[in-house]
Amino acid sequence: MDFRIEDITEEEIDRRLSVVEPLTDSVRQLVDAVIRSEVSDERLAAAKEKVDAIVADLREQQRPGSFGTPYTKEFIGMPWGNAAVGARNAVAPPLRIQRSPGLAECEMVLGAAYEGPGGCVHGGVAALLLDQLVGEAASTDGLPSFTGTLTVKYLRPTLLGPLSARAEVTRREGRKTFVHATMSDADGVTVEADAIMICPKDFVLPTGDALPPAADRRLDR
Ligand SMILES: CCCCCCCCCCCCCC(=O)SCCNC(=O)CCNC(=O)[C@H](O)C(C)(C)COP(=O)(O)OP(=O)(O)OC[C@H]1O[C@@H](n2cnc3c(N)ncnc32)[C@H](O)[C@@H]1OP(=O)(O)O
Repeated sequence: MDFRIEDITEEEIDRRLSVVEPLTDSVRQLVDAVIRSEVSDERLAAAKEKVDAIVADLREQQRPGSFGTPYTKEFIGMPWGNAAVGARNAVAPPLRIQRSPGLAECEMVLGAAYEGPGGCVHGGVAALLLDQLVGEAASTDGLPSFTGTLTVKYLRPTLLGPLSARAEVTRREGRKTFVHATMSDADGVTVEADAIMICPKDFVLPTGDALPPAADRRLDR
């Protein structure tokens, strides 16, 4: 696991986010535009050339592997490649998760890029987002927790569009944290999930640093 320390200030984090978040958002727009575009084949082929040029430009300086999750010495996490919430990851829907002890909530708008059955959210996408939320809820006031078991129940189709999701810790038993989560549309709950989150035995950061007290840990900003 990559939990490297990158000792930068909050101002520097803000500066970096102010550059990459608009880029990520533009790439999301690109993904949506490619899915829904009805321009001619010639214009699609010309778009490919332009996109390839941008990719070649960005690849001139590239970190190996994935982005990982750097932390500052104040333990602010920067999971910017994360598939569900990464600020640099256009695959991740633009989620803004609100956290309080034992609770994680967010509102989102899922568009064409998240489709499974026609017009509906892909079941795997719903599970991905609920997995992230249960992880964040479990980790807000305890040690870092990983998903041991996630059980997802699809109650009715979730239409693409505005949605909300919520995860709440229901109980803790030693290193295990039980979390209940829901995804809802305007008419109520469409998906519910139950998770058993587990803090791995003797968890230490691969950097060798001890974990700071839970209250000082922030998963991201
Ligand atoms: C600093 C870092 C901050 C990070 C913040 C992250 C938050 C961000 C949000 C990210 C969100 C993204 C979320 C993601 O994507 S997390 C990524 C997906 N999850 C994983 O990759 C986890 C892979 N598995 C493991 O690492 C280990 O197997 C774990 C850590 C799960 C347990 O290995 P460990 O060796 O520690 O376990 P143990 O054998 O001592 O057993 C201990 C207890 O647990 C019970 N048990 C064991 N396994 C399971 C199971 N699968 N289901 C249910 N229960 C299980 C077991 O019966 C026992 O209970 P009891 O007998 O005591 O009653």
